[in-house]
Amino acid sequence: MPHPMRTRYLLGFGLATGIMVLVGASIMLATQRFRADTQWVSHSQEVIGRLAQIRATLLDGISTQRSYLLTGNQAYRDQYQAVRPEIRAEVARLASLLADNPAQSQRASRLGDLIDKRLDSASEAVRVYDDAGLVDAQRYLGRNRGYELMLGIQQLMAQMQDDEQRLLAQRSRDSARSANILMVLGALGIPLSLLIMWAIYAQLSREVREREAAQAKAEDLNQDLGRSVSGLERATSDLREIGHYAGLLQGCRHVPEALEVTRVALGRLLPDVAGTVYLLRASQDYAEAEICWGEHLAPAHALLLPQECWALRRVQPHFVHDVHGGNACSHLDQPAAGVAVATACLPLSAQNLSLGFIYLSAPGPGPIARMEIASAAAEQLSLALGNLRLQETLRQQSIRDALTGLYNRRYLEESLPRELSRCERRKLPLALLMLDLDHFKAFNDAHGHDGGDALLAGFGRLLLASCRGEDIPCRYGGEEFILILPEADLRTATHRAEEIRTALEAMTVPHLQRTIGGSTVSIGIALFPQHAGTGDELKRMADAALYRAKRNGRNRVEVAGAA
Ligand SMILES: Nc1nc2c(ncn2[C@@H]2O[C@H](COP(=O)(O)OP(=O)(O)OP(=O)(O)O)[C@@H](O)[C@H]2O)c(=O)[nH]1
Repeated sequence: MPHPMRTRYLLGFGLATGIMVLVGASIMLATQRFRADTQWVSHSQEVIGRLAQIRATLLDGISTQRSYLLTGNQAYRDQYQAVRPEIRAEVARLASLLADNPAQSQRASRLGDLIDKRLDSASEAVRVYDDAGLVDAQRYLGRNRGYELMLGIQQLMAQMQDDEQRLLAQRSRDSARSANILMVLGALGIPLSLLIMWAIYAQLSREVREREAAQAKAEDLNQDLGRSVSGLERATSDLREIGHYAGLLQGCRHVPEALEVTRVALGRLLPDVAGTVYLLRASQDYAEAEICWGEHLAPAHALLLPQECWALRRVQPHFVHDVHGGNACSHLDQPAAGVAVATACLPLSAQNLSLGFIYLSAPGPGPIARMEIASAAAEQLSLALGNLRLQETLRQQSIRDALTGLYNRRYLEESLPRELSRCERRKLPLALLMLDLDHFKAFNDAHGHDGGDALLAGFGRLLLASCRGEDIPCRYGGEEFILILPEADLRTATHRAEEIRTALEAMTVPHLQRTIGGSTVSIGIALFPQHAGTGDELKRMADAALYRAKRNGRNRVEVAGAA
C-alpha cells in the first residue's frame, strides 16, 4: 500500500475511534447525570411523601387526643402517646433528607419546632383532662393557640411541598434533558462513527478489488509472457530443428536419403500429424507416394494425377479445416462420417519446376497447428530436391552419352575395375560384351549422318531396355558399344548377346517421316575370370572375339578363345 494511503486510513481509523471514545465517554457522563437527576427526582418525591406522612401522623395524633378527651378511653390516650416519638422520628428523617438544601433544612427545623409546640399543647390538654376533667380541658383548649400552630404547620408544609414540587419539576426537566442528550449522542455519534468505519471499509474493499484486478491482470500478463517465452523457445527450437534438417538435406546424396531425413524431421516437428511426400515423375504425368509417417485419418491414393491435388494445380499450399466441409483434394479418401479431419497439401517446387507435394493430415477441425514450420520444411525439401535433381542431371551428363543415353567411356573405365573386384571378392563371374554395328559407314552413307544418329539412339534404347539393374551398357566410341554383365556366366552372356542381336535385326527407327532399320550388330564376348583377369585384357579378348565375328560374316556372336 502506498504511504499516503496508509496515513489516510490511519487518520480515518483514528477519527472513528476518537468519535467512538467521545461518544462512549459522553454517554457514560450523560448516563451518570441522568442517574443523578433520576435520584434527585426520587429524592424530591420521597421528601413530598415524608411531608404527607408527617401531616397524616400529626392529624392522626390530634384526632386520637381529641377522641381521648371526648371518651376518656385509655386506649386513645396510649395511642396518642405513641404518636409523638413516631412524628419526631419522621421529622428527623425529613431533616436528614433535606440536609443538602439549606432553605428546606431550615424549614424542616422550624417544622419540627412547630410540631413539638403543637404536640406540647395537646399533651397539656391531656394532663388538664386527667387532673381536672373535661370542662377544664375544654377551657384550656379554648385558651391555647393549637389552631394557629396547626395553621402555621400547614402553611410551612405547603411551602416545603411547593419548593419540593418546584425542585421535582426542575429535576424532571434535567433528567429529560439528560435522556435527550443521551439519545442525541447515541443517535448521532454511533451512526457517525459507523459511517466513517463504513467509508473506510468501502474504500478498503474498493482498493482490495482494484488490487485483485491488478493482480489478475498481472497474472494474465505473466501468463502471456510465459506463453511468449515458451513460444519463443519453441520457435528457437523449431529454427534449430529446421537448421539441422536443412543441414542434413544438404548432405544427402540422393532423393531417398532426403525423403528419409524429411520423414524423421517432420515426424519430430509435427508429432500428431501424419504425412506423405509425393514426387512427380520426370514426365510430370503422375505423382507417386514416396515416403509416409503416422496414420492418415483421410488416406490418400498412392498414385495420382497432378490435377487431383489443389496444391499441385495452383502451386500454392492448400489447407482444409475439415474434409467433410468441401474443398478437399480429390486424391483423398473420405474418412468415416463424424470424424473431422484437417488436411494440408504443401507444394514442392524448384527452379519453376513442380516436384511434388507434402500431404499432411491431423484430427480436425483445423487448422493444423504449426503449419508455418511445415511450410519452412517444404521449402527446404524443395531446395534439396532441386539440388539433387540438378546434381543428378549433371552427374548423368558427365557419365552418360548424350545421343544414346548409355554410359560413356569414362564411366566404363571407372566402373569396370570396381565391378571386377566386386565379382572377384564374391567369386562370381563377369561377362564383357563388345558390340559393333555392321556396315555403319554404308548406313550413314545411305541415310545421312542424322539417320546414323537415329540408329545409334535407337540401339541405345534397345540396350537399355534389355538391361537389368546391375548391367552397365556403354557407348565405347562411334558405333562401338560395351555391355558389362556382372555375375553372368558364358551361357547367360551368350543368350543375352543373341537377344540383342536378334532384337536389332527387327528394330526400325523413325527418320524423316519414314522408318529406317535392318541394321545388324557383331558381338564379341570375354569372361572373367575365364578369359582374362583385368579390365584391359578382358576388353582386348572381347575385341578379338568381335574381330573374329566381323571376319566370319558379321551379325553374329563370338566368344573369346573359342576359335
Ligand atoms: N552418324 C554417325 N556416324 C558415326 C558416328 N561415329 C562414327 N561414325 C561413323 O561410323 C563409321 C564407322 O565405319 P567403319 O569403322 O569403317 O566400320 P563399318 O562401316 O561399320 O564397317 P564394319 O565395322 O567393318 O562393319 C564411320 O563412317 C564414322 O564416320 C556418330 O556418332 N554418328
